[in-house]
Amino acid sequence: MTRHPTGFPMLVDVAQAQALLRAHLPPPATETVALAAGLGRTLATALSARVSHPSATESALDGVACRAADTVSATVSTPVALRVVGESRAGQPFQDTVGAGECVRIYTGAPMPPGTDAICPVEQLTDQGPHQVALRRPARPEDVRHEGNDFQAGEEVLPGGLRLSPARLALAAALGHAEVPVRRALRVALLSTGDEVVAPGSPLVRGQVYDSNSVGLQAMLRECGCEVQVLAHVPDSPHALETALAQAGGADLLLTTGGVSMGKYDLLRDLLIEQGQVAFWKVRMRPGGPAILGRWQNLPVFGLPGNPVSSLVVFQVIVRPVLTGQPVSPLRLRAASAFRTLPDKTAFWRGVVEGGTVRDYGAQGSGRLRSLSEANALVVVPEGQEVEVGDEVEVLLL
Ligand SMILES: Nc1nc2c(c(=O)[nH]1)N[C@H]1C(S)=C(S)[C@@H](COP(=O)(O)OP(=O)(O)OC[C@H]3O[C@@H](n4cnc5c(N)ncnc54)[C@H](O)[C@@H]3O)O[C@H]1N2
Ligand code: MOO
Repeated sequence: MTRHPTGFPMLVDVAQAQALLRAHLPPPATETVALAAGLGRTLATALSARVSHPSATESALDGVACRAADTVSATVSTPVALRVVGESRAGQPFQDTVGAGECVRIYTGAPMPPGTDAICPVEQLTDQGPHQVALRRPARPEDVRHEGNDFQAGEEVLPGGLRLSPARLALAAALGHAEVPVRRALRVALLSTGDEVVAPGSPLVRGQVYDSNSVGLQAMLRECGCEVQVLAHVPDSPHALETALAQAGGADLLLTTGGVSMGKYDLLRDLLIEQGQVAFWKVRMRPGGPAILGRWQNLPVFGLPGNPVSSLVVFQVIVRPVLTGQPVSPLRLRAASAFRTLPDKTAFWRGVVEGGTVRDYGAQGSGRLRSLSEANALVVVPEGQEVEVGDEVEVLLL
């Protein structure tokens, strides 16, 4: 890390950039939402089971419940006959005790009747009239699901801090919760800048570009569980930029794209350096090196580079882990090709994971947006580290 002549940090690394962004966001607050609204949110506190699952010892198969000891000799040529004394259905259990030589017809999820300890599935039974069945193999205790074998009432099952996926929401429901405590959604305002940037759907003249960054970033913010306020696009005008910043006043964070690099018209950079405060400018990464973090009055502003790949990669690598509280969790895979080394930057090269290895996607220009669709991973090559074919590399799946 070095310092700008005016004193703020420059050329920070990815971890420093994350830490500085974290320090500029409000401390996490909690709210309670219905399960249906929990997708993608971060669980604020651990959830314990209010009931056991299964709530009773039950059958895993459709068949008969009986005593295993009565059926050990059962084979296709010497079936064992049992007297059928009743039926246990899910929601309507058989209440009496089942005795030696007896069985109860039972269905998946129905409670095991008292006295029984094993199941023989319907495929292995021959009906011998309404009150007798013959078993062609022994009944098995393994086909009984014991009360609480998934989780027991009182057990802490979902730790705080987890991101709520569909499976975790289903688990929360099974634990007996209709609502979940989640971190309050961060309110993020989103602003794209640049004279040449036009809204999708409008006519495009040579030299202009459709505003793809806003679309990709808005979707990524929603995936992070944020409330997104999309501000009207601003041209390269200091006055328009200041007006837009004022509109984002109530947000926890303003995310911008464009205008942060070395050009004369990179106005966000000028505004933060000259009239705001800067927490850092430039990250030792590629793509995405020119990213900037600062404050405009009380509003934290994260300036993503305008290049489409750079903005989405910086979001993925720096912003997403901070907004969600979930660290990036790289895979380790063998390289099926060499990857370029940068002496003073960590590279996040687009790669293709296939057959358990990862290879270089090829065209790594920061304007090649299609690469982010055709590649399926970012390969992390730390500063100065050589990567040859067969070496292990860290891979972030896209
Ligand atoms: N002399 C130097 N030039 C540049 C440097 C440098 O270090 N020295 N850094 C380069 C790098 S790296 C990047 S990344 C870009 C970042 O530039 P800015 O953040 O200032 O972005 P702009 O100049 O406004 O735009 C760059 C590029 O991206 C297109 N763009 C902008 N906004 C959008 C949008 N919303 N949707 C789609 N595409 C967008 C824009 O048209 C430009 O082509 O700077 C390099 N230059
Ligand atoms: O970071 Mo720029 O992102 O290399 O094009």
